[in-house]
Amino acid sequence: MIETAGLTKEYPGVTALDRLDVTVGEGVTGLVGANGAGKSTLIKILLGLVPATGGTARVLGHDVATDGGRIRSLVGYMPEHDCLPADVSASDLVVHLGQMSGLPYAAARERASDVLRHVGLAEERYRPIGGYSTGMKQRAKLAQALVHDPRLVLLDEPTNGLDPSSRDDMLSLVRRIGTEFGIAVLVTSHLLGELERISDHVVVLDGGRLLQSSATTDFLHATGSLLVEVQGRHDADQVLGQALVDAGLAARPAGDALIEVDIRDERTADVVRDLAVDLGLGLVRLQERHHRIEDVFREGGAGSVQPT
Ligand SMILES: Nc1ncnc2c1ncn2[C@@H]1O[C@H](COP(=O)(O)OP(=O)(O)OP(=O)(O)O)[C@@H](O)[C@H]1O
Repeated sequence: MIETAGLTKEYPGVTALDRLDVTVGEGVTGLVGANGAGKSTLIKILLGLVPATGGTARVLGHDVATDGGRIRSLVGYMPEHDCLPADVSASDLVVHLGQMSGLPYAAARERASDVLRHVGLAEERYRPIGGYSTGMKQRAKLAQALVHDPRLVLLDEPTNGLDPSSRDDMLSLVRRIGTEFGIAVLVTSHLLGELERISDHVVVLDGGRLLQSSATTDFLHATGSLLVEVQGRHDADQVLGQALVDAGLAARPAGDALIEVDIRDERTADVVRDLAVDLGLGLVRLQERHHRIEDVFREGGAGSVQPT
């Protein structure tokens, strides 16, 4: 869907993108990074709206430097900032933009009605957008990105400004676009937990550089250890920790009276359970430890990302 090689964007005094090599395929791809990481700049270059200062990028096989118009006719774009005319209804706007993308009037009306229904704008689609809530405006922006039946949509911070329940609705919608509708999605957010939930693949940017690009499941891979919490006496964690070491397992304190035990084989959890029982301790927690996307930032040292 998207391929960049050495993609670079220099603004006076700022390198917004620094020799970026990224490949985006089918499904939902999350583009995550702190504010200023370069997400919006990348999207604008991919649409041919802003020229790169170095490197190359292709979208659906088309060169962004020469084929911007063609790319924009094939790709849907939901911009980050509110850019909707206040005195026009969502219905009229989406019909108009459908026609701008080349659909005849009747087809544009039909498609507009379909996509507005899909994004959850019902009767209110006939009211002027100026009276909409933020959630309704985000839905209208999403509908116009879908009206011309694109193969790929670029969604820039679609959950921006939404309350938690509208945020969940929007995320489910984005996921459905990638799965049920079969449209490839590149979606940005600075909230890591959001992308972890809905993306098949995650690309992490930090200061314009590629920090990591991998399947979401790889971000969440097991670290190969168990986190154990026991109760029953004031030094329960120390007593069990010592017993685990005596039993030949690698166990160490993990803070807050938790014990971390390396998984040796499939019997490790049973050994922990049996030792806790033998010592008369109550087993409160026995869970596999997983990496989360946040860890990439911790390891990479990006400062201002907000985990959800
Ligand atoms: N037109 C411009 N002129 C100068 N600098 C710019 C311009 N547009 C973006 N930048 C700078 O480029 C860097 C990347 O900005 P960009 O908007 O792409 O980041 P972002 O990851 O999308 O962040 P946000 O979520 O805050 O929009 C920032 O340092 C920004 O200040």
